[in-house]
Amino acid sequence: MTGLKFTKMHGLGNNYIYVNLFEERLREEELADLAVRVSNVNTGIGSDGMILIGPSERADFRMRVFNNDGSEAKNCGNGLRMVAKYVYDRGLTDKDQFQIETLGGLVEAKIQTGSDGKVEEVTVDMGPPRLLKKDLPMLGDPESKTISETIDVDGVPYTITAVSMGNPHAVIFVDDITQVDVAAVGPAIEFHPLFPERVNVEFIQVVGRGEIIFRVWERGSGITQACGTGACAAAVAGILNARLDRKVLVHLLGGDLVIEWKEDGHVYMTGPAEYVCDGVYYG
Ligand SMILES: N[C@@H](CCC[C@H](N)C(=O)O)C(=O)O
Repeated sequence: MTGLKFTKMHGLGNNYIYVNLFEERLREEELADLAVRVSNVNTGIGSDGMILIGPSERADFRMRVFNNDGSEAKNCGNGLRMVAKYVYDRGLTDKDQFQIETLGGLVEAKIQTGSDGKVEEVTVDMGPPRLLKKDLPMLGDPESKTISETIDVDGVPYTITAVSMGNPHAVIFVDDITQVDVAAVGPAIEFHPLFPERVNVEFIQVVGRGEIIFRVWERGSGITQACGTGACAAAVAGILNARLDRKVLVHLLGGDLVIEWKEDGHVYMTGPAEYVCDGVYYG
């Protein structure tokens, strides 16, 4: 019986099934369904989705991301750190800094090792945030930005700032994160008619000018422990609304990320990357 070789990895608890396309062959038409099946916690492996690592004609590597509902996303911040660790540890590159192609554009990952040579953290240059409604996409004037715009969600007003990090995010500031019903409000905004391709939803409580508490409802995956692109979008939203300085410590359910929106206009994300297991999936 042949099966599909996989590696399960997580970044702050945001976990995916990684498939190495340098070794494994998958058919395009099976990808969405495979993502749903491997992600199933009862009959599959259990994950927030599936990520493919393969060759690129434009960069050192290419990453494709599927949420656990089978939808394909254009970017994944935690996924990028895991892909970087994977290709470095498995000798697919001898560089400690390399480019990764995503559907949302090219990014650059830099590995930081400890004195034992092991990967300690990965920093990803996520590129500049995209703020125009057409970049999300979001209905309205395509050339305008959404910064503290109030929308109606089932009769309740929510003030959002919309940021694309290759994938779309709606960021909402709250006074007390413990009072937010993420499981109820998240999907109501994910499927709001203003977002024709749906949207990831972030709730943030500002602790200080360099620190936030973060919760996320991910498009296509629901509540997750962490979202790298979401953390970038949250920091950008806080800076745009003059609530945060340019370097932000983000406390996610699964741990912390450091996000910096530098003067070069790019957003840099630094955080850990961890293995869970290697295995073979017979599904
Ligand atoms: N968890 C990811 C984002 C994954 C994709 C997202 N759900 C989408 O549909 O855009 C991250 O760490 O950025």
